[in-house]
Formats: sequence, C-alpha cells, structure tokens
Amino acid sequence: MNLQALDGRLLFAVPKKGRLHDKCLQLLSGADIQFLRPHRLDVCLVMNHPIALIFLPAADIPSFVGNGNVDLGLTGHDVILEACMQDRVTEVQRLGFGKCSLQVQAPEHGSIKTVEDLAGKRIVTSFEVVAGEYFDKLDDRLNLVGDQKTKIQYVGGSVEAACALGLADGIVDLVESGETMRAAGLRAIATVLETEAVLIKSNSPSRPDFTPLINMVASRIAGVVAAEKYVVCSYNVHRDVLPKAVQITPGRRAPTVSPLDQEGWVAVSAMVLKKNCARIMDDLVKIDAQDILIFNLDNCRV
Ligand SMILES: Nc1ncnc2c1ncn2[C@@H]1O[C@H](COP(=O)(O)OP(=O)(O)OP(=O)(O)O)[C@@H](O)[C@H]1O
Ligand SMILES: O=P(O)(O)OC[C@H]1O[C@H](OP(=O)(O)OP(=O)(O)O)[C@H](O)[C@@H]1O
Repeated sequence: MNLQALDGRLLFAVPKKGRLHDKCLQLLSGADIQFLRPHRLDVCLVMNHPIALIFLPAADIPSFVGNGNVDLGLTGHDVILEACMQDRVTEVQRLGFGKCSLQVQAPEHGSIKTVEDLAGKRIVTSFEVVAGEYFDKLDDRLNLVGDQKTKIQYVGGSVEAACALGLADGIVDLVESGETMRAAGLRAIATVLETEAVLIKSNSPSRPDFTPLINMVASRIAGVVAAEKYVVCSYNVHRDVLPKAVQITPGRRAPTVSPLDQEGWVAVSAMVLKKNCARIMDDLVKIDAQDILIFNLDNCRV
C-alpha cells in the first residue's frame, strides 16, 4: 500500500490474531467501521471514515498508541501494564470481553501453598514486568536481597509447562476457565490482576483535529458494548404496585411508564443488565406484573 494513502487518516490498531481478534472485528462491524483487508496486509483503509486500521499483535498495541505512532487501539489491560504504558495511554472504554485473571500458580500436589512459599524461588512467565513488580514487593516485605530474591524468567508461550519441565517452582499466567491450569496439574495461589479488553487512545495524539473522530468512534463502540450488556424489559403492572416495579427496574435514568387502555394499569419498559434479567423477571412476577417481555438490543447510545 502507498503510505501516502494514510495521510489525513486516524490510525486505529486492532489485534491481528489471538484471543481478542474475532471479538474486535465484531466490535468494528457493530460500530459500522467498514473495511476490506487485503490478504496478508496489516494496514487497510476504512471505506466510510478517514481511518486506517493497523493489524498488530495485541501485546505491541500499547507501545504504538503510547508513543503516538497510532491514535487509537483495541488491546488487553494486562498488556498495557506489561508494556509500562499506563501513563501514556488513556483507557477510554472497557469492552466486556477478553476477561481473565493473571494468577500465580504452583503444582497442585506440591508443598507450595502461598506466594510467601514461592519467594526466592524460580518463576516463569510471559509477564516479566508485572510479575517482577509483584515479586519485588513480596521480596521487600520479606527482606530478601541479592541472590535471595525471586528469579523471574521470560518465556513467550506455553508457560504452564514450565513446572513440569523443571524450569520453575511456580508460574504467572492468564487464567480464564482454568482448564489450561488444571490440565497442567497447577492451582492458583494468588491473583496479580484482573484484565479485560479495552479501547485506548494516545496521550500524545498525532493530530488534535482528530478529537471529534476519536469521540465518534468511542461513542459508537460504547453503544455496541452497552447493547451487549443490557436488554430491554417491558411489562404491564397495576398502578398500585408501580413504586415497587420502579425499584425492581429503575432503568439507567428512569423507566418509561405509559398508561394502558385499561383502568389502573400501566406499561413499563426499562433497560436492565442482561446478567440480572432472570432475577428481575422473578421479582416482577412476585408483584403480579404481567406480559413480561425481554428484548435484545442490536445497538444503542446511552
Ligand atoms: N484465556 C484467555 N481468556 C480471555 N482473554 C485472554 C485469554 N488469554 C489471553 N487473553 C487476552 O488476550 C490478549 C492477547 O492474548 P493472546 O495470547 O491471544 O494474543 P497473542 O499472543 O497475540 O496470540 P497467540 O497466543 O495466538 O500468539 C491477552 O493479553 C489478554 O488480554
Ligand atoms: O483458563 P483457560 O481458559 O484455559 O485460558 C488460559 C490460557 O489462555 C492463554 O493462552 P492461549 O491459549 O492464548 O495460548 P498461549 O499459551 O500460546 O498464550 C493463557 O496463556 C492460558 O494458557
């Protein structure tokens, strides 16, 4: 691609592979950011906005955004900390996917039961910065100095094999379902951090006049994320129990209440968190609400 084609375009970094890739593409589609990615090309022009997408490994995105080479990015909170970019990027929006924990793990049937048992021993991880800071604090607390300090060794993947291979006494790795950890005969003994995918913008933007475009992309993405998180709950209820109904479904600002063509009855609709939906329906049944319906949202602005 001719690099001049990028002139005047906001650069937006997207994970090129791995756990976040598919979800990020769905997010772009939901935000109506249209593009055709030519085979094997990591840069492509957005057709309906002055934006170019740059496909990069998720772990490299924080540095590109933090150093101002790229204006916006989708990546994991964990890799922002690992790249020490937390002061150079702003996390504009949590995206509700890529959720997992960075945990200290040790052999399930071994003698190591706490992180204190691991202090001074060997740790293998792909997160050498974050794990290094974590164990530095532990070493300081336990007054371990010089050769007594915990040894951190970097590996690029398959971290979970390190204990079985005799490379490590414990590891620091991401855990989502826990399947990888259990299959490797490990158990979690501490959580270093919780992470999820985030939209980030640079604290050193290449051009201040991109601000309206950045705000538009952020607002569209926030709409897609909210639409994933919320459903609309609608029901009919007798006016006598309306105060109770409003307590159950307060909405984001307030529920919409409209009179029904039947004396004493109103129709109520409100956004509710998808994860609370079943409990809310149970509570509405208890106050004799009727015709309770749940609608998924395709998209929204909140
Ligand atoms: N098991 C998981 N569940 C949820 N999110 C995860 C999981 N593993 C990683 N992530 C998130 O996805 C980010 C990218 O991880 P991933 O290992 O998929 O990327 P990659 O190294 O670019 O890809 P690959 O492992 O295919 O080379 C992580 O930094 C983390 O934020
Ligand atoms: O708790 P779980 O649901 O099993 O997920 C955790 C696994 O996912 C990640 O690895 P990934 O599969 O991305 O491959 P990698 O080892 O090459 O990084 C992470 O490093 C763990 O190994």
